[in-house]
Amino acid sequence: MGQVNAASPVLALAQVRFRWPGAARDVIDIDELTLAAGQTLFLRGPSGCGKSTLLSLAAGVQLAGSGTASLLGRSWSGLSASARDRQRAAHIGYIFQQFNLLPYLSVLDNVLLPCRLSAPRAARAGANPAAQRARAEQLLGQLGLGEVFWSRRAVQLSVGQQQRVAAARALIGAPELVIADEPTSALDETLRESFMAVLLQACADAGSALLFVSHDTRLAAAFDRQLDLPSINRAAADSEVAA
Ligand SMILES: Nc1ncnc2c1ncn2[C@@H]1O[C@H](COP(=O)(O)OP(=O)(O)OP(=O)(O)O)[C@@H](O)[C@H]1O
Repeated sequence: MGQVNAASPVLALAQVRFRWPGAARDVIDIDELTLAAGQTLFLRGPSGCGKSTLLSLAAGVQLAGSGTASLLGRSWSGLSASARDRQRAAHIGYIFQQFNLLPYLSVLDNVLLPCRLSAPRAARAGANPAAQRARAEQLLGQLGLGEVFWSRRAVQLSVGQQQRVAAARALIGAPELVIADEPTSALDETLRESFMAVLLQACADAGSALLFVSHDTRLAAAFDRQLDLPSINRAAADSEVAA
C-alpha cells in the first residue's frame, strides 16, 4: 500500500457532486475542500446538510457522481472495491456515531482489528504482535480504560466506554486520516472534555489529520479549522431554501 503521494493533501475534493440513488437532487455539490497532513477540521451544519455523506465520500465508501475525491493523492474512483477497502484500512481510522465494535470480541481485540485487516497499519502500530498489543493497551489507558476492561467483551461496556474503545481502534497504527462522526454524543461533560483532549493529542502525536463532525460547537475552538458545511456545499443551500 505504498502507492500514495506524501506531498499531496491527506484529503482533496474537487468539483464533487453526489446524489443518492433514486434521489431527485444532489446532496453534495462542493467546488473544493482540502485537508493538509496533520490538520484538524471541525465540520458542522444542520441535520440533513450532508455531513455524513461527505464523510462517506472522503472515505471512499461512496464514490463521487462527478468530480474527484482523493485520499493522499489517489482518487477513490480510480480504485477497485477491494483496493478501496485496502486503502481505507491502511490510511483511515473511523469513530462512528454508532461505534460498530464487534460485540463479542474483547476490548483489546476490537482495538487491534485494524492491524489484522491491514499490514501497513499493523507495521505502524508495532514491530510484532506483542508491540502492537502494548500500543493498544497504551491507547486504551490514555483514553481512561484501564486493564480491568481489556479482556471484557465490547458488549459488556457502557456506551461511553465503547466510544472510547472505538477511538483507540481508530488511532492505532497512526492512520493519516481520522474521521469522527459525532463521537462525543454518548459522553457526559467530564468525559467529553477528556476524550477530546486525548483524541486531539493522539492525532497530533501520530501526525493524523482529523475530520470531525459534531453539532456541539463548544468543541470547535480546539481545532485548526472550523467549517460550516452549507457554506461550501451548494446542494445544502438549495435544500434549505426548498425546505
Ligand atoms: N443511505 C442513504 N440513502 C439515501 N439517502 C440518504 C442516505 N443517507 C443520507 N441520505 C440523505 O442525504 C441527505 C444528507 O444526509 P446526511 O446523513 O449526509 O446528513 P447529515 O448532515 O449528516 O445529518 P445529521 O446531522 O442528521 O446526521 C439527507 O436528505 C438524507 O436523507
